[in-house]
Amino acid sequence: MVADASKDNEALVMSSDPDHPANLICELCRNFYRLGWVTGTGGGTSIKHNDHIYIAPSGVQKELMKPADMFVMDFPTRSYLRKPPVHKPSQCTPLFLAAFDRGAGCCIHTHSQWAVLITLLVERDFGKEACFEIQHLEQIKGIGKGRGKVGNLGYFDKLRIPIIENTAQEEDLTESLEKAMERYPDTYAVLVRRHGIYVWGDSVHKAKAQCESLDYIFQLAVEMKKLDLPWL
Ligand SMILES: CSC[C@@H](O)[C@@H](O)C(=O)COP(=O)(O)O
Ligand SMILES: [Zn+2]
Repeated sequence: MVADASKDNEALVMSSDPDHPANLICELCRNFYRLGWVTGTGGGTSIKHNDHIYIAPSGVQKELMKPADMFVMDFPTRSYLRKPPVHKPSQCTPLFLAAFDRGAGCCIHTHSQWAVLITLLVERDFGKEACFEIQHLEQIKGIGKGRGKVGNLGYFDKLRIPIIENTAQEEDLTESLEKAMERYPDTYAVLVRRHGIYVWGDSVHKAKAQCESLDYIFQLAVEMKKLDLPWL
């Protein structure tokens, strides 16, 4: 039976299981807020569980969200099974869907200042995406080799994260995000200049670990730049 999104459909988001996606999104965003990743309503997280996509509301303080605030979308039909009447779904929804279309189970969007600083340190490459590249850091081993590939990058592998230009509206980033995903099929992240980053993974655990590894690498890379140390 198809659920009627105009009804509350509370059962889709209310669970005593801490690993239920509606509970996890709230918990993750509370932790991400403390890292400065989702302050001032910016950033967010979405989870795909089977055919259900769990999406946070737009424009709310992401660290204060409750499971009852979550939208639930049916992935195959892209129709909402649950729409809390007081909110709109996150403006990042089409970008999260781009990651889910490519097999992700979770997508995290942060406004981390380290990510933003990296986009300011890598020059614009007209005609194609610019790309942040770094090598010879142990934490690179925290990033997967790529979609459909087993295991993580090695210490001697080069980490490449494409950078796309920001747009006035979040949803207008979708086309360039998808282009970057096609041009860099092994990437699990895309930086957005002067804005932040989208990071995804096959599971919540992998998306979170990759987001943490990348943020660590970005911070280190900014400090390396200040000390005139090379990234490659
Ligand atoms: C500080 S506003 C930031 C938004 O424009 C956007 O970039 C963002 O990350 C969050 O969008 P939202 O629709 O609240 O989920
Ligand atoms: Zn944003």
